Amino acid sequence: MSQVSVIFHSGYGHTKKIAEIVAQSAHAKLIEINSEGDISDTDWQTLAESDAIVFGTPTYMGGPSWQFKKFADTSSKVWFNRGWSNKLFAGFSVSGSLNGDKQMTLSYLQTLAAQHGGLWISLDILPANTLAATRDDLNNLGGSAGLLVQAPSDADAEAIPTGDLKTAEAFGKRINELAAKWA
Ligand SMILES: Cc1cc2nc3c(=O)[nH]c(=O)nc-3n(C[C@H](O)[C@H](O)[C@H](O)COP(=O)(O)O)c2cc1C
Repeated sequence: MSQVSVIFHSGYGHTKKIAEIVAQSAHAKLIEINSEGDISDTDWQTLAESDAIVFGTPTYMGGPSWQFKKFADTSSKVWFNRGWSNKLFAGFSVSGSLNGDKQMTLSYLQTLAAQHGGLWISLDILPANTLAATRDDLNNLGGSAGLLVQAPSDADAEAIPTGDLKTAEAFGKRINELAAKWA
């Protein structure tokens, strides 16, 4: 039996909604980084016991939130002992704009996984980019390195387009299947 953890920060609830969908679909434990950028000792233990770790953060000013970065910097203690070596990793980011420089955030998450000696799980869903494509389609934002989500900046998480929610669900399923193979 594999164990997956989704660790995320969310300032205003949008990333939290996506984290919940990914976690439910991946049968994962959900760990929220608090507003001070901290998680509990129990949470660190949960991460240590996980076969796959999924990183989630909003894109703020073209990168992860400072709270997520504080968590990442704190993980240097684990890094030093190679505690997460050979685990699976995946990532997602939510931003206000369709593009919004989310790729910068995903690249950061991928690099963080590589620093820890992990193996990165891609999205593996063809992009919906034809004339007929809509925001209700799977992977309509055309991601590949991870899950991209856009949340209108003047609305709460309920306004996140259906296609992005469906993509989050599919990504969680993929993570669960790969973790089961890897464990
Ligand atoms: C400080 C700050 C910086 C932001 N920077 C970006 C950005 O670089 N690109 C973008 O598209 N949206 C940006 N946004 C919008 C957020 O990414 C968007 O509202 C997102 O849904 C917030 O997720 P959350 O509710 O989980 O915090 C920014 C928002 C804040 C508060």
